[in-house]
Amino acid sequence: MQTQPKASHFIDGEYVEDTAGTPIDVIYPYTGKIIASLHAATPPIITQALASAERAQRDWGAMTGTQRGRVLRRAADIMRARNHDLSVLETFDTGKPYQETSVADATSGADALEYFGGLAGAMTGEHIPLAGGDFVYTRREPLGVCVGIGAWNYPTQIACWKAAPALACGNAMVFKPSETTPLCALQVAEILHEAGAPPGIFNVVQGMGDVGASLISDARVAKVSLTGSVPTGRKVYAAAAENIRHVTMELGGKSPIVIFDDADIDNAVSGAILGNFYSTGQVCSNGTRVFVQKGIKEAFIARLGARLQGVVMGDPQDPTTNFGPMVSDTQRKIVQAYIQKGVAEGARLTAGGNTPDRDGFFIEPTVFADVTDDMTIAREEIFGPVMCVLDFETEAEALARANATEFGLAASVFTNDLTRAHRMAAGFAAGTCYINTHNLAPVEAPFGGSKLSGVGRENSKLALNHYSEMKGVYVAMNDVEAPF
Ligand SMILES: NC(=O)c1ccc[n+]([C@@H]2O[C@H](COP(=O)([O-])OP(=O)(O)OC[C@H]3O[C@@H](n4cnc5c(N)ncnc54)[C@H](O)[C@@H]3O)[C@@H](O)[C@H]2O)c1
Ligand SMILES: O=CCc1c[nH]cn1
Repeated sequence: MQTQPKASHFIDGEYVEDTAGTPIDVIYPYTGKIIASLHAATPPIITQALASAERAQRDWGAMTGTQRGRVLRRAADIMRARNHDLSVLETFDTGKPYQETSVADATSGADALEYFGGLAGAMTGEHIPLAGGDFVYTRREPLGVCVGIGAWNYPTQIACWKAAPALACGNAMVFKPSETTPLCALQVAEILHEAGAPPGIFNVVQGMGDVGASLISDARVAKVSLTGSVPTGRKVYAAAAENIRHVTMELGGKSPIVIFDDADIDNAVSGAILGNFYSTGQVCSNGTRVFVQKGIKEAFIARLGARLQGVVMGDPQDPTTNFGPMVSDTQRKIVQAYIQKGVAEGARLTAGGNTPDRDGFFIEPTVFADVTDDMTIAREEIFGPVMCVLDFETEAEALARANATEFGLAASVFTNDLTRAHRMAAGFAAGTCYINTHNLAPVEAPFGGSKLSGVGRENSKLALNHYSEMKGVYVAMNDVEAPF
């Protein structure tokens, strides 16, 4: 496959290059080799992208929701028809196995385009009757130019989860992918353009944090939606506050999975595998603190160990591979340091922990048992394939310890006790909760975090509130009464 794009940026319906920008090499995590070379956006590129978005938004925002929705639904169809090629590219961009990318990345992007395309024509205001026949009506209006900034773990999904609701509401978006995975968002832009989105409605510019920072501080920008780490979230939120801009923050996590002794243990093990090793552990909502009720702890660890025999680590483009390399050597080094810390702080390594002696940024799926709440690996987001198993005795204890974190992205409970399941879900201090599963993110359901994990929600009808604002129009049906 040709992995070198025609140019670095996509602006106003076409590829644009400015070789004066800082070079960005795209590394295939399986080989460590360069597969594409791009350039970060220069100030003229950033200006061009924002000016084009501002121009395009005026007409796009004036179209009916039904007209906009038609474009998004066409884009969804194109994305599904190209799923194979998009998945191969996503695998080159991220190193995630094709077995995953072919079912969870472009497909999830297409779901978002289809879902918000369907909702676009159904967005309405309200009629509010008042005394004396006066009334107020409300208009749901777009915000204007929105900036989307992406992380590297789900490049296609992140671009679509932001673009679809933004465009459905009548906004334009300038999207900056992560510098680590810059390829897939360009395909999203091409597809939207091909589906009939007017030039400028979805522009992609490449670059590092400084490009993101320049975009946010521009006076033309009405909103920023970031997917990234908490430290970046703090900076982006502060920059947006300077001009009182709207924000959505999809940030990091250290989510709990709580497994009671009455749970179906095989389902619980599957949930813990999904919540720790899918995408080589590089999922924001991962349940990396696995609280297992004392009586079943050793049985759980033994079952987990047996299931880890099914790991097929290898060429991520091979459809039989189910565990790929990490996205970069930098990320792998971060994870290795956490593994060393886990050992040093006294956690019991029951699986993995090693770096295979082979090309690519591989690291073994790793399980620590006997982890305590105060250990570094139980407190900090690792963002790699490292599971911490902790034990507990009572429901109250499990809930209190699950919530004792500054993060609040996701949480799940495994139990066959119906009332306990709902009590736990109500008690979790997290934005996205699960009963007897973990990590699913269908477009119909809200996704997002509490506490340091974020602000706002992506997906579901709620996302529309974050890309539009309601205008109230008071209509007087009587003479105006004035005091003099
Ligand atoms: N909550 C979610 O939905 C979600 C989803 C995926 C990933 N994440 C989080 O993302 C993190 C991993 O991704 P990452 O390493 O790419 O995150 P990161 O914070 O390093 O970078 C995210 C993006 O922000 C940009 N950026 C960096 N500094 C900036 C600045 N000052 N102004 C504007 N933009 C700036 C980067 O270039 C990149 O595009 C993890 O913490 C993970 O939990 C969250
Ligand atoms: O990485 C975070 C978003 C997500 C969760 N599950 C699938 N995608």
